[in-house]
Amino acid sequence: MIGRLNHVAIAVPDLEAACAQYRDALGAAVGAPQAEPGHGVTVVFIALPNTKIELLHPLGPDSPIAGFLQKNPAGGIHHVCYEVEDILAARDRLVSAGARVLGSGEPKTGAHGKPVLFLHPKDFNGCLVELEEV
Ligand SMILES: CC[C@@H](C(=O)O)C(=O)SCCNC(=O)CCNC(=O)[C@H](O)C(C)(C)COP(=O)(O)OP(=O)(O)OC[C@H]1O[C@@H](n2cnc3c(N)ncnc32)[C@H](O)[C@@H]1OP(=O)(O)O
Ligand SMILES: [Co+2]
Repeated sequence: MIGRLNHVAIAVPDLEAACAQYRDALGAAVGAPQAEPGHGVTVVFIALPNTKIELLHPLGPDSPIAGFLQKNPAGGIHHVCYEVEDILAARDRLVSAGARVLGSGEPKTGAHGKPVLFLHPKDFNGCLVELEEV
């Protein structure tokens, strides 16, 4: 059911410093900061030949990554995002298998303008999983 790895997200305490590191030290193509108030984060995408890195920084008082950064003040890998062709079919299959879909259970529009859903990390080996319909 899952297809390509769309991105690996890293929560960072200092977005500017992380962008500079990926651009200057690692020589990567770093995009512009993109505010996503509906998700409580600012994101920066870094294009790699085979996938993307999504740098995440909290935005607003109810950011879903605030707790993660409190527990991991230096930052850390926050989630992986897999592509699916039909996100509602994927959701229904996962719910039938016992996985917990986070939030309302309905897809939201993600950073690429496509529907996304999140699956509880405790149901996926301690790894928060995002699904994005492509
Ligand atoms: C920009 C849009 C979009 C895109 O298009 O790419 C994005 O990527 S938005 C990214 C940010 N949005 C989200 O993460 C939405 C989904 N996340 C959530 O609903 C919450 O963050 C969460 C996963 C339910 C965690 O909630 P929180 O309140 O921070 O923590 P809890 O204390 O309730 O956590 C319970 C349990 O899970 C562990 N945990 C938390 N976050 C992660 C994580 N990222 N990876 C692995 N494990 C995680 C946490 O440590 C707790 O474990 P215990 O301590 O053992 O109880
Ligand atoms: Co993401």
